[in-house]
Amino acid sequence: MSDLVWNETAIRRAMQLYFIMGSNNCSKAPLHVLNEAIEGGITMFQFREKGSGALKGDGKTKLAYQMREMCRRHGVPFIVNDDVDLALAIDADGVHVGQKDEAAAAVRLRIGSRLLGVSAYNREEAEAAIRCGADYVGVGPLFATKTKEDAKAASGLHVLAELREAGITIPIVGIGGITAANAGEVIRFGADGVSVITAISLAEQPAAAVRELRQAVLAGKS
Ligand SMILES: Cc1ncc(COP(=O)(O)OP(=O)(O)O)c(N)n1
Ligand SMILES: Cc1nc(C(=O)O)sc1CCOP(=O)(O)O
Ligand SMILES: [Mg+2]
Repeated sequence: MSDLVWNETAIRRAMQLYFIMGSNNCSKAPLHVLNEAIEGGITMFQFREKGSGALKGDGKTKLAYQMREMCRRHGVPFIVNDDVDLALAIDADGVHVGQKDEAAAAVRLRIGSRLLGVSAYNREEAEAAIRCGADYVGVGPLFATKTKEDAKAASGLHVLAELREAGITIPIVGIGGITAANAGEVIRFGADGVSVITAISLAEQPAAAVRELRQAVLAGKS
């Protein structure tokens, strides 16, 4: 079991630069890309092996395990997307589920004190996630994205401000079409951090891309 201890401060810190990736999101070797991203300073990682060309079965489990090992060696929290069985089998630090996945309340019961992230498109979904025991919500897509095949229409940043104005204080990470050019605004509108696939996974130099995103996040907080 990982020795990470979760309190709200630690969760907000981990949200700052949350990298999400599966083997089909990168053109170079996935373990190389993750290694570079860690070197650049990501604060959390989500293994999201889905969509066209994604690994299945033993191949998926093996890659997940290798990535979990790499993250653990560097103290980066490791989250599994959708697949609660896999998360438990490889002793992940947490699980992220969306509105069409296993119900968040059931996942909470299964994973105990591991981190639970839930996707929310609006205030109703965020409030329901909180009632189900979410530790953070992923809000998006804020901007247009080509990465998620069934993504909803981009909401724009105002949804973040609406959640905060409604008194929602849970850690929030923005998602969808986020780059170094808009990450600062995501923070200024109320998110604690940004979650990113393409801007890191397809970057020519992932470590440099991470540093640029972190600078933008820090600028958004100042
Ligand atoms: C941090 C974060 N936020 C949102 C999502 C999207 O989850 P979901 O809606 O279940 O879609 P898939 O990623 O499963 O296709 C996420 N994965 N991470
Ligand atoms: C996995 C995912 N979930 C989204 C949501 O809005 O719930 S958008 C998205 C894809 C994010 O990829 P990129 O950084 O390449 O746009
Ligand atoms: Mg999902």
